[in-house]
Amino acid sequence: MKAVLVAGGAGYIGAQTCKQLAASGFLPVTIDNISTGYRQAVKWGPLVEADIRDRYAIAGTVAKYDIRAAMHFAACSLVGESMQNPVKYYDNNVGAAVSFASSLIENGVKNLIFSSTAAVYGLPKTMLISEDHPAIPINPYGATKLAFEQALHWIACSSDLRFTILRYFNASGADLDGEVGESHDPETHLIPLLCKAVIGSGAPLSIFGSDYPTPDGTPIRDYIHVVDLAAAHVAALQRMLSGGGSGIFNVGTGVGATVAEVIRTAESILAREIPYRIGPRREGDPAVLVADPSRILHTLDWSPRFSDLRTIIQTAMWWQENRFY
Ligand SMILES: NC(=O)c1ccc[n+]([C@@H]2O[C@H](COP(=O)([O-])OP(=O)(O)OC[C@H]3O[C@@H](n4cnc5c(N)ncnc54)[C@H](O)[C@@H]3O)[C@@H](O)[C@H]2O)c1
Ligand SMILES: O=c1ccn([C@@H]2O[C@H](COP(=O)(O)OP(=O)(O)O[C@H]3O[C@H](CO)[C@@H](O)[C@H](O)[C@H]3O)[C@@H](O)[C@H]2O)c(=O)[nH]1
Repeated sequence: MKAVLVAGGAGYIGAQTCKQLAASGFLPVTIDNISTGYRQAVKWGPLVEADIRDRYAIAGTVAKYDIRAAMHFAACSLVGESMQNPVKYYDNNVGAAVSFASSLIENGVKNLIFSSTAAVYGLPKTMLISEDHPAIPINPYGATKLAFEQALHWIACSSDLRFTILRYFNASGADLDGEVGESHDPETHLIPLLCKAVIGSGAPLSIFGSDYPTPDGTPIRDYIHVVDLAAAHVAALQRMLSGGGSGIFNVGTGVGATVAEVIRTAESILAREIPYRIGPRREGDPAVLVADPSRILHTLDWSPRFSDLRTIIQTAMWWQENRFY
């Protein structure tokens, strides 16, 4: 069985990807310092509880499991926190990530899949954002993700490391069998906050601004189900293991929904009104972020299957009602 090192495999997207790696015949070996992840989420392979800066842990793990490829989910990813504490973001998302890449190279791992984000684009100039859109981030989170993308480019020029950069749009939803889901603390994402507000385990929902230049005044996002996102990683891995070169891919659907549409869909699923209030805009939120997914659709054996808003909200709601961690 081919083993894959999954940095951040105890987190929301990493754990879901471990599940799909195992279903596709790989052994996911998680390395995670459990700073924002959960030991209970590591169910489909071993957990090496260590920081990605730990060169000894990586060397030992690569040798023990004969690792040929790695995925790098381990990062700090709160936009607001990054504005308050950019040093933390440069330290973990760039410093630790570069150390991780160099450990991989030292130990002969030649394939790396990296979790990047639509936040690298900053304020979009076009309705649909392709990978060639200028990358001018407007917060330290996006800037640090872009910095590591650029580091990967130069590191690959001087080594035999190949990389796939996946720029996710809005990861959302939960495992279809209810085994893993989103349990961030603090939670800042719209859909889990909406679910918590409905269940009564969180504060009432606040819409961050209704005066955007969109049809109903609320921001538009491209919501991609976490199961589809995980499948994109497996497809990218299969392409790399069959000799595919380095590349950058948006992971989104190409279809946007406003915040008000998300709330209306949840209301129709639950057959009741969801109370909310209109608050001020959140600093750093663009009006519209929607992927042009042409490249991934044409290059990888992948297309979104579960990213309709109903499936996203239904699975997220089930998870928030029954979550195991
Ligand atoms: N959630 C989203 O909507 C979204 C969108 C775009 C990109 N991303 C990126 O996807 C990745 C995964 O996001 P997530 O929502 O699953 O986050 P998460 O916080 O749930 O998971 C991150 C995991 O990495 C671990 N980790 C962090 N720093 C580490 C370190 N130095 N050493 C070892 N382990 C470390 C954490 O303990 C956690 O288990 C991140 O890189 C994030 O920036 C997420
Ligand atoms: O309580 C809330 C929370 C969010 N929103 C709005 O809902 C939308 C979605 O917000 P959120 O779920 O926080 O995601 P984003 O801020 O769009 O960011 C996510 O999606 C981006 C890609 O599109 C990634 O770069 C980020 O890492 C990821 O957190 C935005 O318009 C927010 O203004 C609200 O109105 N109220």
